[in-house]
Amino acid sequence: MSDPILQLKGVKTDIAQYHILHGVSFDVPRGGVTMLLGRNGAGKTTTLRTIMGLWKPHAGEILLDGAPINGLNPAQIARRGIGFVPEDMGIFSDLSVEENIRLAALSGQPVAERLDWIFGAFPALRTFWKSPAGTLSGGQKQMLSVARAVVEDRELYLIDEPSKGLAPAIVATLARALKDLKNRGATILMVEQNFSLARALGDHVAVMDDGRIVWTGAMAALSADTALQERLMGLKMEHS
Ligand SMILES: Nc1ncnc2c1ncn2[C@@H]1O[C@H](COP(=O)(O)OP(=O)(O)OP(=O)(O)O)[C@@H](O)[C@H]1O
Repeated sequence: MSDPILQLKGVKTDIAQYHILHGVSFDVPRGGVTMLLGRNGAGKTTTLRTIMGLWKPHAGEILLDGAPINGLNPAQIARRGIGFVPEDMGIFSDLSVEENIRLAALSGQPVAERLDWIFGAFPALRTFWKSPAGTLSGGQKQMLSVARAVVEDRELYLIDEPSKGLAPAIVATLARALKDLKNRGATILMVEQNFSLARALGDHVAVMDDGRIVWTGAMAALSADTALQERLMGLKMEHS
């Protein structure tokens, strides 16, 4: 694969006394969406948190644009150009939507064009601009979490299960926004258990099992091969 934006080489992460990642190696191609798939507990969230510097790997290397980022702290990694939408959304409930977004902008003031794009994708955030984030619905909180990551133009976004627990209409809104982000040239590495969403957005796939990568390839290849899906994940992709 030529010119990957991100490379993981033999990454091993322990959480307390537990060995969670046993040597994770894969490349994220520049441009498009790479889906990180696998059974519950396979290590997908731990992989995203390790890339972001929230867990420190005890072995291996993580390269962004060919330069090592393992060992940097999360703020330094964000400044290198990685945005993160965590599984728990990471928003400040007591602060307003506006304050949440301002805090996520490096200069404290979002670029007007970027804010217009966010309001176009998620009109509810304009409506509730002055409201405490804690009063938003679950779907609106997820929109705010995505908006916080995309308020800065970053070359890579890590997005952890954005559709979790959300109604289909909200998932469709998120899917449109993420597709638009991709069309603007961003690279996305995303964990997603909703296979119709994974298939609709994904270009490339890395499948994890028990703290290792067990398959990488094109989404089109995985999508066309139900036997492979069952072998890798014990699941059938939904056919919509
Ligand atoms: N803070 C923690 N303390 C102890 N064990 C943890 C912690 N976080 C994760 N683990 C364990 O690490 C393993 C991998 O978890 P991880 O959340 O990375 O998996 P996942 O593939 O994202 O799964 P899921 O889809 O269920 O979130 C699991 O066995 C989990 O129990």
